Amino acid sequence: MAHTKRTLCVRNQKRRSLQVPALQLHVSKTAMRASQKDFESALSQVKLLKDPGNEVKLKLYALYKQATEGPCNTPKPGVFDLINKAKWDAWNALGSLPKETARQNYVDLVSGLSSSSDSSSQVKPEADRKQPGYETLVVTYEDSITKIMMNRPAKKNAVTTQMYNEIMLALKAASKDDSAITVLTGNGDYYSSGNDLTNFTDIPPEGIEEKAKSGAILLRDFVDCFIDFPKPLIAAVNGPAVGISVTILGLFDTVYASSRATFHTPFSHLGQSPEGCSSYTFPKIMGPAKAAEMLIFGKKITAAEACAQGLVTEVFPDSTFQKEVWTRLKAYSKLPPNAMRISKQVIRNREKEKLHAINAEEIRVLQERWLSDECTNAVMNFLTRKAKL
Ligand SMILES: CCCCCC/C=C/C(=O)SCCNC(=O)CCNC(=O)[C@H](O)C(C)(C)COP(=O)(O)OP(=O)(O)OC[C@H]1O[C@@H](n2cnc3c(N)ncnc32)[C@H](O)[C@@H]1OP(=O)(O)O
Repeated sequence: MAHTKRTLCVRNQKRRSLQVPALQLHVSKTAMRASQKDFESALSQVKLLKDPGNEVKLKLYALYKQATEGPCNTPKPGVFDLINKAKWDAWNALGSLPKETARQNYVDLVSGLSSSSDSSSQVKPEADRKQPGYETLVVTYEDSITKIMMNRPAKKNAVTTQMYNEIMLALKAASKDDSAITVLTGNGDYYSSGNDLTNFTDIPPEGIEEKAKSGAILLRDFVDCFIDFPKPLIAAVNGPAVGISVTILGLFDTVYASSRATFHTPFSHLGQSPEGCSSYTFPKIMGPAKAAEMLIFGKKITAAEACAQGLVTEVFPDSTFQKEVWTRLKAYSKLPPNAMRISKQVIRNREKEKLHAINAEEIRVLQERWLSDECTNAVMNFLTRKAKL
């Protein structure tokens, strides 16, 4: 099947809207209503479809068997009989799904595939690939990759309250969509200049303590989303990174950086203290001495240094960064998604509880820092343009 990227994307969006993950075929409202005639018509229609890929073919096979023969009761094929074992697994995964429901799900699946293959010949405008509803991000889905791009280039992708919330929404959606991997990157010359310092200006009538409290909840939830993210998470650091955009890198599975990127956590300069679990992940990744230079003294390091210290996986020349990173990621996104998820769980799960506790403790300390004169003065100095990093 020859598809353009765009048609694949349309197809994938349709497939996602079908909501038929392999093991959780749901009973739709119209279940039990597909007649034998609808089923037979779907059986004929399926022969006219372009090859929908092995994953969908397995779902079709399993539903067909369940609809016609009921629950799987044949002996499991041997481990080396790969094809028949995959078919058996798919059928067996349907458990005791009633025949009528399987029939309906088969009809729904074929009908979704037919309409997506109809629309795959239409040329959709570029903007259609963008997921709607985000103002500070551009979120796209293509080649089994969900890409979350921070999109305030004129403000160096500084993270506003709205952007924190949108990143959390995008991560939650990506954890449930059928993408294999998720990538966070920035638009423009910066990856991100960290927390938008104007976040500290809009003080509610209840006072500064209330502001610190709501900021603390927002930041805790934000970092928790990264700790809990279930799929491989990659940062494509396209340029300089500051503050929170650096500290959370310790929670990513892979960090690719442009040779132009720098990594800067000027917490002491700002009267603040480390967050994003960096008080734990940085010493673990780079050793306590190097971590202290960054987190206590605010030493800005280059991409090459960050790579040598283990914070960055690989550095690419800026001129070829996008091309090389996306070629690599497209190849990775074709690996079996469940295996990648499970490997991530095996690597990360035993630390999760600890990371949540560290996050909570860092935020408790930071919340007090936000109320300090040191912090207030540093933020005022930036906002009145007396100081830059
Ligand atoms: C809910 C609260 C959660 C808190 C979480 C704790 C997080 C902590 C951190 O992330 S600490 C790090 C905070 N970041 C900074 O201190 C960076 C401040 N910015 C700068 O020092 C500089 O802007 C720069 C070095 C990043 C870039 O300098 P330059 O190349 O000269 O560009 P400009 O300064 O002209 O920037 C262009 C434009 O963007 C605005 N801007 C950039 N970064 C921020 C920022 N972090 N917050 C707010 N605004 C920012 C800058 O003001 C300019 O705006 P203008 O064109 O003047 O309107």
